[in-house]
Amino acid sequence: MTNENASGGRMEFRTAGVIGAGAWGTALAQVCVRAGLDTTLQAREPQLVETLRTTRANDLYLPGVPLAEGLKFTADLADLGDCDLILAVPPAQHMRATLTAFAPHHRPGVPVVLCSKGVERGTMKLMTEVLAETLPDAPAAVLSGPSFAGEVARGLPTAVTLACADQALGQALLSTLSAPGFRPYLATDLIGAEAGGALKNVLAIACGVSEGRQLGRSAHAALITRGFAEMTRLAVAMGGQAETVAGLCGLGDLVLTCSSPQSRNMSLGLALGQGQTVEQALAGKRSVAEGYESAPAVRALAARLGVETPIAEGIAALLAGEITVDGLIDGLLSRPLKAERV
Ligand SMILES: NC(=O)c1ccc[n+]([C@@H]2O[C@H](COP(=O)([O-])OP(=O)(O)OC[C@H]3O[C@@H](n4cnc5c(N)ncnc54)[C@H](O)[C@@H]3O)[C@@H](O)[C@H]2O)c1
Ligand SMILES: O=P(O)(O)OC[C@H](O)CO
Repeated sequence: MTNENASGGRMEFRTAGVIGAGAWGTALAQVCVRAGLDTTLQAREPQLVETLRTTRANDLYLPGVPLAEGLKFTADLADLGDCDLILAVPPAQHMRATLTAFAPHHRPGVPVVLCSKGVERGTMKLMTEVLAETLPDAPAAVLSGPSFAGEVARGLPTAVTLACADQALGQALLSTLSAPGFRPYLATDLIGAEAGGALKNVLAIACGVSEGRQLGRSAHAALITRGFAEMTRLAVAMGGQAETVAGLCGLGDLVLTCSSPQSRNMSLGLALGQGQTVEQALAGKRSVAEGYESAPAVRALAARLGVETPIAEGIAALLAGEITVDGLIDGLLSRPLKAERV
């Protein structure tokens, strides 16, 4: 793909490197191939690379999906050093270490599209902040929205937000990453896009708890709506825009993740609502539930910014073993009555 930037310079993206061969990295690599990019998918597990090459399937993280012809695989981050474009897709808590390992191979100016959803524990930083600290010469974009990896990998349609502060680069990435069935919409607000993706995972755990306790469709809808108010408040306090979280990366993804047990986050909540402990619900899981990982950071961030996030706060307390499911439900239902506003 060739695009012109504001100063008339041409931006060409012919090759893409996808870091992280979990379910989403694999699905996005499929999208890149469909978009016409010469694509290499990097897996950190050498034995997985072998399987990917021989079976052309990712049986570890995305079983049952035949992988696109032409997609290449590697375990070595150095092999992505020549790529025109990088998509970073490790779990959020591993983003810093992953980008640090990639840094010696990154060419200044090569954009990095951040596709992970979470807040770094300890630092409370967003993935764009982690990128700025690890690859300061990388223009950043955020790709986020309602997108179950299995569906996207199979070519089922969806639309997502692609946020990039540089309009010309954003426009170029938009046309580069659009593919049949994969429709990105452009935004400039990276913070809003990241906040939406990180918060929806924690809120989906709450919807799962509600489902597991059979609290009904009304409770489900109320949770999504009040959860969206929390997401908006927090995003705005972080410097994002309410308009962004009303889009695919916020409301869109919240609705998806809260509505299907395909979601790892919602199914974690379901298990808790049905009486399992956190340890039981997570036992043996190879895949990441980002809401579990990010909940303490979201809680700390909201406290630091003085933002009320009772649902996210309650989920963080439940996951930390500070309250029970009954305590969570009672706590939310007995809050002082007040005017309805975001
Ligand atoms: N699965 C989806 O449908 C989906 C959709 C959109 C966004 N995402 C986001 O994509 C990100 C990755 O999720 P996923 O579903 O691809 O993962 P996954 O659960 O399918 O796989 C786990 C991944 O974690 C990696 N990993 C484990 N330990 C690691 C370490 N120490 N360092 C680096 N990587 C390590 C594994 O190699 C594997 O790639 C998450 O932030 C998730 O929220 C997922
Ligand atoms: O399975 P989850 O809960 O990680 O959700 C996957 C995607 O983020 C949905 O957009």
